[in-house]
Amino acid sequence: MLGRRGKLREVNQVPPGLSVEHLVFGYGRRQVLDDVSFSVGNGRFCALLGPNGAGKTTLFSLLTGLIRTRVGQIEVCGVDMTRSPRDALAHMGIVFQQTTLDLDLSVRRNLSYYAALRGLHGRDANRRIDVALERMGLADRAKDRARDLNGGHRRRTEIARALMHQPDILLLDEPTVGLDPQSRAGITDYVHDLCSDEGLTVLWATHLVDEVRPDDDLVVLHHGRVLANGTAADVMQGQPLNEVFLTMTGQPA
Ligand SMILES: Nc1ncnc2c1ncn2[C@@H]1O[C@H](COP(=O)(O)OP(=O)(O)OP(=O)(O)O)[C@@H](O)[C@H]1O
Repeated sequence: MLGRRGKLREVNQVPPGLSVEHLVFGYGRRQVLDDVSFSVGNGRFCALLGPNGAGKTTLFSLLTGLIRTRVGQIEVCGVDMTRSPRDALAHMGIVFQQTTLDLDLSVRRNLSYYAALRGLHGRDANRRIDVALERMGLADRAKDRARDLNGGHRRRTEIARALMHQPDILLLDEPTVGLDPQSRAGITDYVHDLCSDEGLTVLWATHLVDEVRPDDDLVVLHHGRVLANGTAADVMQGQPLNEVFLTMTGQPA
């Protein structure tokens, strides 16, 4: 009994992949995030859904330490982002909205430079690159220049790169922007599979409701405020998500 209780306590104490509490941020006097709070449980896919200008990218910039605020708290796997940004970032893989590949380098070279930045070298780095490329179905494109890949494959390369240091949580800021429907569906499916099959925690920013599944967690952000937070099914209450979103925000998705 004792052991059992001890184990239960231990399980309950595991911090969530991401916890955001009472975050406030403005550019000058213009407030862009207003008391934003939510958390993403370990191994969960959380969609951060908001129309243009909702504050998604600003929130990502705070989560990834590109900008700071004095109001509110961010914890990544229990590590405080303000006090220990390096440790917090070590838990994170990040795919930014704008592509950050060097288009003149090969796919493999893009990954190996990133590996070096993460302190990975030699055989270990090569093994991780092979695994990451295989996982993303890019093994046969390793020698191609990033410039010669289509948009979907460039995104796959960025996701492969973001996963190389085996993060606990993957953050993606509108990763399907500019992709055709097939590539969009492929990447959305793939990242959902990473959650269900490998227990990765995901925060996926989007303004497209068809990327959200009923079992996902959902945070609806509008004008910097959280309008809804729960499983997508709970938020939808049996209605189509595009109608719910339109009612909440006054904007089609
Ligand atoms: N550097 C900046 N200086 C001033 N205002 C900014 C800056 N960056 C963003 N904003 C404003 O902050 C608000 C939120 O922008 P943000 O880019 O975070 O939203 P978003 O949800 O990511 O939008 P999108 O889907 O269009 O990328 C917008 O009104 C935007 O104009």
